Amino acid sequence: MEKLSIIKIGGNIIEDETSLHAFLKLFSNLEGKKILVHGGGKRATHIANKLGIESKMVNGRRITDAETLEIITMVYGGLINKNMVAKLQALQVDAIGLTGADINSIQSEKRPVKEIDFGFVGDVKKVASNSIDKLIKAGFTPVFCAITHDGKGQLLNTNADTIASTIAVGMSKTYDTSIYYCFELNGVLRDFNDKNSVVKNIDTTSYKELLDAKIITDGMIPKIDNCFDALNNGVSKVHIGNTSMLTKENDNFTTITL
Ligand SMILES: Nc1ncnc2c1ncn2[C@@H]1O[C@H](COP(=O)(O)OP(=O)(O)O)[C@@H](O)[C@H]1O
Ligand SMILES: CC(=O)N[C@@H](CCC(=O)OP(=O)(O)O)C(=O)O
Repeated sequence: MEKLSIIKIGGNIIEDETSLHAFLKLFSNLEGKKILVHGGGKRATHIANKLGIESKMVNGRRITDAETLEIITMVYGGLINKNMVAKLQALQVDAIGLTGADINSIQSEKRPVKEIDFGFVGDVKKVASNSIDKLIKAGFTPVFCAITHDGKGQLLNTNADTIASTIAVGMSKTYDTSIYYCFELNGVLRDFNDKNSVVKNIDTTSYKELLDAKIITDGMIPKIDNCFDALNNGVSKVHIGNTSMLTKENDNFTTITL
């Protein structure tokens, strides 16, 4: 099977102009077929603050009321996505920016209200892998933001890590698919004060141990849960680390295995 790399970048890289440029350069040099998925939660919170709108996160997910949905649509689908596409075009990558509504690529359903009402947050139901593959085969590089739709005209906010893993699962029927979750740290750290204490391999058993020891906390929990979902559903490899893991020189990052 031909290889496909899915790279996700988090909000802290997007916020730092130098890191973002360095990442996009690495991405542009990456050989083979590739898809970029970006977050941007930090920028959305910042712009919401400026507009006097409070941001509420529960279990790492944004409570998305109608006003917040407007902000995230502008910030993820517009500001961040279009700037990223322009920067990639400048690096000779023929990028095309997409939400899940574009070419009906990612359909989701509004998260049912249980103890918490997340508002306009979508859980992914269907990835149109054939349509995404048409873009790739035509020579375009898809750049996805953290927005999906319900097929009935409603946009929904979906975590970018989940977008990356569900696209990867969809594409793994056709490609030997790897996911690279890039963030500001070198990988999953054993000791938060030592930036080089990277846990090189995490499987289901060691994950439980790291959770029990409270070494893995906060946003890292849903991220690793997404990794296991992907590996259980056909994705070949999942890595978490700094953007330099996209180069052959760096082997200090975390690999997740079952
Ligand atoms: N053991 C750990 N090693 C590294 N990061 C961790 C660990 N435990 C918790 N984290 C947190 O997970 C965050 C990364 O997840 P997330 O908030 O989803 O970031 P992003 O969306 O930017 O990738 C880190 O910024 C860090 O605060
Ligand atoms: C539902 C939900 O929580 N969506 C996320 C989407 C953005 C995101 O995932 O951004 P990072 O990768 O930068 O964290 C949010 O609005 O924060």
